[in-house]
Amino acid sequence: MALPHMEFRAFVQALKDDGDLVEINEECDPNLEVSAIIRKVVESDERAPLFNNLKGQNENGLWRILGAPNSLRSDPRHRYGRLARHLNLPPTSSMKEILDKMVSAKTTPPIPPKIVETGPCKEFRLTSDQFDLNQLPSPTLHQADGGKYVQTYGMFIVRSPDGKWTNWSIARAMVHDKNHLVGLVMLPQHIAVIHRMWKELGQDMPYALAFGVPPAAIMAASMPLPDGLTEAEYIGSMVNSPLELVKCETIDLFVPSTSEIVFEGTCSVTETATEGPFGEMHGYVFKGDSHFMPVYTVNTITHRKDAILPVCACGRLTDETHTMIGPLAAAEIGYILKSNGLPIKEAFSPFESQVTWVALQVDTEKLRAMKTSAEAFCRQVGDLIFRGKPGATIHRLLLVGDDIDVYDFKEVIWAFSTRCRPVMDEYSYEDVPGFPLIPYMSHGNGPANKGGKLVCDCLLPVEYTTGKNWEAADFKESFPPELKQKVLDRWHSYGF
Ligand SMILES: Cc1cc2c3c(c1C)C(C)(C)C[C@H]1C[C@@H](C)[C@]4(C(=O)NC(=O)N=C4N2C[C@H](O)[C@H](O)[C@H](O)COP(=O)(O)O)N31
Ligand SMILES: [K+]
Repeated sequence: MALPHMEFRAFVQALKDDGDLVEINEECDPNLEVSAIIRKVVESDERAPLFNNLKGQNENGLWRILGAPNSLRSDPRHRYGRLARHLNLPPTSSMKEILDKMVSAKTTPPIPPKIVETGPCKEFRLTSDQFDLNQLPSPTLHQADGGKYVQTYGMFIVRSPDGKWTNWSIARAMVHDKNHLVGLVMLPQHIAVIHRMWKELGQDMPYALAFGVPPAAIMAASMPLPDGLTEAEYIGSMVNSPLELVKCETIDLFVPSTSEIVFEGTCSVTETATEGPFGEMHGYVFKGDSHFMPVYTVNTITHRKDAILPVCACGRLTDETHTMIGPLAAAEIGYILKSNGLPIKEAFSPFESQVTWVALQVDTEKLRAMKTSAEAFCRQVGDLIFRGKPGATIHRLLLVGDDIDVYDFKEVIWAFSTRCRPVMDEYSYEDVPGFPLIPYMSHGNGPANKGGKLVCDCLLPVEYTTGKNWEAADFKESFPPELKQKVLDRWHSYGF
């Protein structure tokens, strides 16, 4: 068996070996029961549920469901263990180590994928008369959802008409009828950019939707990597070995050969259908909140025996939309700022902000050497991020000093609450694209797709000029080292 980051089934085995899997063999109903269990799991950082026995499974075991594929573990020493297993990192890895791994391939040459003749994803093949997406165990994830969101953790594979750019990404999609999906295709996402290219040609866009892909691939699929970059090559470089891809049956696209399930077909550039409402990443489902979105025809399904469908039952904290979308955007944002010479050390998206914020740790010594003003610096950061795609889902950028650990929300919110004077230290952006999925955008007082963004300066004026002129009134900073050591050494003999 391959390594966990290179084959989904090996990944599931790794979770089992880590004691991070609960196999449920009693029959469960994909209509709400499965997602109710997943919701309870992700709201308590419980072990990932593998549903082996689902109503609607066909004679070849199509499909089982793995819930919470990339959510959190309750043991703080392994908090990000599931993410680490996606990247073949030790389960004790920190979020910094995980995100550093995700940007590591920025500076290494791409490794193109290797095309293989066949693979496990080809074990069974169903043509459109041989399956009904409403009969298969497509899950209903929230009772107010507009349909069965079968696609929450699969990977869309689409390619520009000139064949130069193959994009891998996650975008939601629900069952429309026995052989069709309807899914969210929204700019500035690359799937929408490429969909437009086909629309201009007047041709439906060929797509593949691969479920249960190599975990390293799904991480890159969820990351706002640069326009024109082919994720397959990026991941090859990141894992330092070519991904193995196999040709689709009916279209000229390639999918990871060990994928659990592959849907193949075309996404219409003319036909739309109502999509949504959907219990989304910010924790809400608004009744009647549906829009017209493109229809995907599913011509063919190929799959492994007893194939596993990974499912993200998203909503309130903490699921894959929080552990992946925000942090991976933060990694890209940090990289962009650093590569533009700005003195940024770390970037993270706090879960407690429902991943609508990115906190940026500033190297204030380098900042002082810039002899810049707060306004100029904040505008520089805001212009680079809010006018670009990687910042699309982020509505607040918080600039914090060297003493603040951006991976620790207690630190971030202390700096934000005490060093950022409301209004005066905040720089607004109303003329940039907004993220409509945030409730205050789509169901708020202003335009859903424009503005509502801030750069919040959580650096005190002295940090721009002469440097930190305070001590934190805490154990760490307000006592001499030898006294602290004495207290620590005698802690138990005091009686604690
Ligand atoms: C990890 C994850 C990422 C998601 C989504 C989900 C999960 C689990 C689910 C399906 C559960 C919920 C929705 C939430 C919704 C945002 C959306 C989506 O429906 N449409 C969209 O445009 N982007 C989504 N992303 C983010 C997207 O994958 C990243 O932005 C990535 O960079 C895109 O790749 P390109 O940069 O190459 O364009 N979905
Ligand atoms: K991507």
